[in-house]
Amino acid sequence: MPRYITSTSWIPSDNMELEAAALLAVKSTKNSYVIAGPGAGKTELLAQRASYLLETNTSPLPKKILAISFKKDAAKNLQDRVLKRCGKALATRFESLTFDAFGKRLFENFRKAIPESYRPSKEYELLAQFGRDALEQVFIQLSPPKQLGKYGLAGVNKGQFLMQYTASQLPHVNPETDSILNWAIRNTWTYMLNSNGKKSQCTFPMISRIVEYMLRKNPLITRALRSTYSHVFLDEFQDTTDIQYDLLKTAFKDSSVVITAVGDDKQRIMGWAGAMHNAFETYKTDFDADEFVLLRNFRSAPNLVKMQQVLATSLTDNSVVAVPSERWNEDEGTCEIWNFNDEHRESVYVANQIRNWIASEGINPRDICILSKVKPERYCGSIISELSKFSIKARIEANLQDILSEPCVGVIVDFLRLACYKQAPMSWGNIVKLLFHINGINEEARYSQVYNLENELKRFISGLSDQMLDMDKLSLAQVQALLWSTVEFLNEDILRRIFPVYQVGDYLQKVVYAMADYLYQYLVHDGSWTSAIEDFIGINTIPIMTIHKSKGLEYDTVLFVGLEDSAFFKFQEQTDEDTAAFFVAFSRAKRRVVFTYSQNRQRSQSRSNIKSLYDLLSDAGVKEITI
Ligand SMILES: Nc1ncnc2c1ncn2[C@@H]1O[C@H](COP(=O)(O)OP(=O)(O)OP(=O)(O)O)[C@@H](O)[C@H]1O
Repeated sequence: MPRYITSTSWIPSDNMELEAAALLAVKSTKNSYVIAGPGAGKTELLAQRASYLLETNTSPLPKKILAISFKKDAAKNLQDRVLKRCGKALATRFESLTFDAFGKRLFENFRKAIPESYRPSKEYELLAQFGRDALEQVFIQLSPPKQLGKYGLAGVNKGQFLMQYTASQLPHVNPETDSILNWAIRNTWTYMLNSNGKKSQCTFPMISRIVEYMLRKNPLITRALRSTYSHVFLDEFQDTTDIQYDLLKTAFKDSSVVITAVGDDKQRIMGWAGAMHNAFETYKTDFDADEFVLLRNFRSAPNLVKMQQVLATSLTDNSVVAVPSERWNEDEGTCEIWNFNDEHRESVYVANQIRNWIASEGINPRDICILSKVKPERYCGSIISELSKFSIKARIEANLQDILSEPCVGVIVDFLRLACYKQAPMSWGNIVKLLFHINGINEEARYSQVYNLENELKRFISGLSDQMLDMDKLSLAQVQALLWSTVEFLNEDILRRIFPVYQVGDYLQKVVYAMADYLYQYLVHDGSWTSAIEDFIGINTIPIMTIHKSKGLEYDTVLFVGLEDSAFFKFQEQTDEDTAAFFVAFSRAKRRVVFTYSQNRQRSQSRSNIKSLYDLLSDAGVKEITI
């Protein structure tokens, strides 16, 4: 049984200093929202608030805290921070999930409570996307009544359809005067969910809509949900979509669950995915929430903070002046624009500079991030080849980011490390702790219990190691079986209970097999397990990604490739959103930012459309260097 402390004796963990407003937000008893610029410690504030609520039992046992993020790595990052701050016993009452995972869990757990017309089949197919091609296939199967127009479904504007498909709350009603668009929406839903004995097909927005409807129809389930959680945290709240917000409202509005939202309107870059325009204002009114504003920037060096200020002022009328952390010298932080004649020169120069940084500054490749607005393979491919000439690894993170954030993947990697290396004390510690947790063994456990458990683990690791040595028989199926054996060793059912994302369905197996796919590719390429594991994790590898994937992350150096019109091809239509994306890219850096411009990249490039971005950099005092 953990020992709790009083609210007044609680201090922030890890010697973090919280500014006055942050401390008030951490201890707030009301719904609230925290608005702050990049690097202000918004995510950290949530981790500290979780520690506070758990360590003081303000979130009273057995209630839990639910944290909702947008990206899997952000959810994992928060879970890890809370685990580090307040230990496993308390952290088990902290559930950090993505919005999608939260909706999916309710969808699967309460499938039978979903009103029949929207109830999916038990096994269903989760579609990552539902676009024009898929829609075309559905439309082929539908026959609208003649009176809705002579063109039938050919008369439906597909772009409009896809915008409207999940726009309204369920159920769909049959209006007195129907339109072909409304008919198509209703019947596409029906087709996707109950297509004559086939598996239902759902997207995440559909799932959120269905879950919201299910909660509205079942007050008992809503009550159960509300009594499970004492507090709900919402990270990156500026990115909340209308669909997610509706679900949030039905689930928690006017209840005793206390909500804390954190975010930054200047980093609103998900408008294209349906992010609300005024999420904070709407939430403030609906949830009667208090506002807290933070002023610090703990991440970036003073010169970069000043430059960010210039960008921030262009994004909002009421940007506050951020104060850099005292750990920096006043003159630290650099930003430059590098102009090149062509892509080849760019990649050679960039690779050389990176090599110099690594050699002369001792900077870890993992702390350098290469960003592009779109298509990293297109913008960064030749940089990857040039870097490889210096044996510097760089890779496009893409889906790897998600898979590496899966909790089971970390556990399996620990097993593999134990089987590969003679010494892997961290991995040993992690697995032993997990086994203790699974077997309900605590510090006072009998010596024999611990001894037996550790021996069992040693035997398993030794068997695993033998199988891994047999590289001649290497096949994907073998890698899959090997990884799955670790799940079985731990006990699949218990693992599902410990990690709520795997509670229902076959998601655990899908993740393990996806991991096997990656590892197998690395094994074939590298010829050894140790290198394959390192490459899979990305040790000593420079991460390359789009701005959208970089949200919430931070690096010593950020190198943005291709500050050019063609990378920002929708700039005229979505100037605010693209400027916000530019701001996000800039603000990921702790110490150094570089933008590159290449006069020729496959074809001749220009920068007149995004002149306002160059003007901002110039106003911020950023130098251009022609190379
Ligand atoms: N109170 C604090 N004292 C010292 N360092 C802090 C504090 N809060 C946060 N940090 C550090 O500052 C950095 C940024 O924190 P965090 O990621 O929480 O910021 P954020 O506001 O969520 O950023 P962004 O919106 O740009 O993603 C991290 O390295 C974090 O460890």
